[in-house]
Amino acid sequence: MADLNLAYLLFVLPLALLVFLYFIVRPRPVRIPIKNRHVFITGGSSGIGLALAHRAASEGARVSILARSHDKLEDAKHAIRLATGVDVATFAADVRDADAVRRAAEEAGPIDVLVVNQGVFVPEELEKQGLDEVKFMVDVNLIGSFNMIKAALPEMKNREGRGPGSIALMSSQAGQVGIYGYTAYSASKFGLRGLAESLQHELIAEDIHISLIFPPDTNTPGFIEESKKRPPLTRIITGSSGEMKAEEVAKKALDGIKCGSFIIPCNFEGLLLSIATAGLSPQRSFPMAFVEVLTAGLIRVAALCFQWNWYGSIEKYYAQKQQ
Ligand SMILES: NC(=O)C1=CN([C@@H]2O[C@H](COP(=O)(O)OP(=O)(O)OC[C@H]3O[C@@H](n4cnc5c(N)ncnc54)[C@H](OP(=O)(O)O)[C@@H]3O)[C@@H](O)[C@H]2O)C=CC1
Ligand SMILES: CCCCCCCCCCCCCCCC(=O)[C@@H](N)CO
Repeated sequence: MADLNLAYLLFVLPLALLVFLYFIVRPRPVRIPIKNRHVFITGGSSGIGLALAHRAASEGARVSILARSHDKLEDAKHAIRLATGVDVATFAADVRDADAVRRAAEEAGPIDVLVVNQGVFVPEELEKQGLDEVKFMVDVNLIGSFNMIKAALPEMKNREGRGPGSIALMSSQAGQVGIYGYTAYSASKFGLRGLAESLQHELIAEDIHISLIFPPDTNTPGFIEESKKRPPLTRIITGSSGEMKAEEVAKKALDGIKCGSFIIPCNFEGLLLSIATAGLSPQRSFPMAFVEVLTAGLIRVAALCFQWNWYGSIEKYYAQKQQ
């Protein structure tokens, strides 16, 4: 009798859960091809965006990149041509300028895979940070993403017979958990999640699939600049997640986009974070949904331990400052 109960608990119930999840996960799994398709990347002239452009070009996509600086775009174009033999199209525009972005999208032609990756980050305590800098981050990271998506959508919806489309947004692990020194940055990145979850409801009928990418600290020109200004506590807390190379993040991101994953973590800590913050987000993969359900309680305990550790660091830092 006890054996039967144990077998039930260990095998029958989990199997029933797995089968149940297989039938109910929505949206259904999808494959997004890259080869011979138009991949448009904002912030494609540097760091993660540039690494993504390289990778997409080497996988046979037609690639367009958009950023503000003409010179950086030209440098990126030459570097990609040298490495892959592929010529990418470049568009100089500021994502905060809705008209300029619309003109660029029109000129580029219908997009199959849009990667909204541009981003700026200036870490500082809110009390010290000027409102101009707060607005700068929200405008570029969040409003700029709205501008780009609105510009690309009309033609993306006209993709008749061209296969499933994708819109991928570059968030950050600081878009999954708030971190000391990132009030404005985290707010702009958390905002992308609301945008993405709602937009997936609105575009699923158009066969357009949304992805949200959550990188940890990544070695890029932008990150090197940021590191010079980071408050010590920002450095300590972000150190909870390992640093990555732009090429590694680009590989994770593109693989995730091709699988149509809604949430794309980039490292092991990122995987834990995405389970901890799964909430009401869509999940296409039933094995992943299974892991989320089974580990939810334990992961919450781990999350509370991280907060315990972070608040310990903050307490210690301020105690030392007082002396
Ligand atoms: N590096 C990191 O540690 C992490 C980065 N991220 C996110 O990844 C994304 C890329 O970061 P990263 O590669 O480090 O950044 P970089 O600073 O190296 O590159 C940023 C890119 O965005 C472009 N860009 C910046 N502002 C604008 C604008 N207003 N309009 C159009 N293009 C713009 C830049 O070109 P130009 O200046 O010429 O406009 C550049 O091509 C960002 O969204 C960032 O928040 C997420 C987690 C960690
Ligand atoms: C169960 C719980 C698991 C917990 C793991 C927690 C790890 C959190 C670390 C957060 C790191 C944030 C990096 C932000 C990078 C970024 O966006 C800036 N470099 C600006 O670009």
